[in-house]
Amino acid sequence: MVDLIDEFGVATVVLTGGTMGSAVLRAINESPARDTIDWSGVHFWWGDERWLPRGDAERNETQAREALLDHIAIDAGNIHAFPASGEGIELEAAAEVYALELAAHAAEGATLPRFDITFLGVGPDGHVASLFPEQAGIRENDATVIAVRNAPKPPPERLSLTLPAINSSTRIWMVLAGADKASALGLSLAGASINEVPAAGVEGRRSTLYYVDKEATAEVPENLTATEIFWTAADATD
Ligand SMILES: O=C(O)[C@H](O)[C@@H](O)[C@H](O)[C@H](O)COP(=O)(O)O
Repeated sequence: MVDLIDEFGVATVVLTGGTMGSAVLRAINESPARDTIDWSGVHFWWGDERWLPRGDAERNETQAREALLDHIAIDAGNIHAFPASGEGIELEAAAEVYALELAAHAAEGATLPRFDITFLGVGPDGHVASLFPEQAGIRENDATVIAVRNAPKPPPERLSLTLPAINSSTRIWMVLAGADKASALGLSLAGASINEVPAAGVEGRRSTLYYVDKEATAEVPENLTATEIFWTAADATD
């Protein structure tokens, strides 16, 4: 991140919800490196949000604030949270509001800012952000942000970046741990269909790295564990 700030004057990070998303932020908060970063040069966005009132303990924004954002010197304007429920707009309008905010921070003619690093947790069913298997959102190729209803993971109403928006990221760091993620990781690396395993469609423009624990690798196809690609990803520092 320090290198990105040096190069561009600003680094843009897209956060994920879930236990791994919070764990990553807590680890940064507890690291001595936290105070070496000029946070005024960092902008935070989210890959998805749960449609709940502002400050609700289950909102991804609330959890990220508690884990890191409330503890660093950063301008409120650098934190780009999704709209919240109960603030007078409907879910679909909220998706448009976030799409407009993204476009407002994009280069001229573009709809998205440059995303330097995007974090993604992965669900046991292979979902990423709020793009769930067999739901229309995973096939959305035009919009950058969608309203999600009937999500199988609570709450049912959510907002999410679309797959093309996620894949516009320079680097994508997938973070997953535990035996309940083994099938999703295995199927994703084995090239399952995006419709069945949304994580299989994730591909950063420069790199896509999986940060995993041993339990989560139980179903990675053998031919892949033997390749440099898989283990290099786990060891890489980029
Ligand atoms: O809002 C959310 O719930 C998410 O952003 C979701 O995509 C999450 O990242 C995965 O479900 C993994 O969550 P865990 O790390 O808790 O398993």
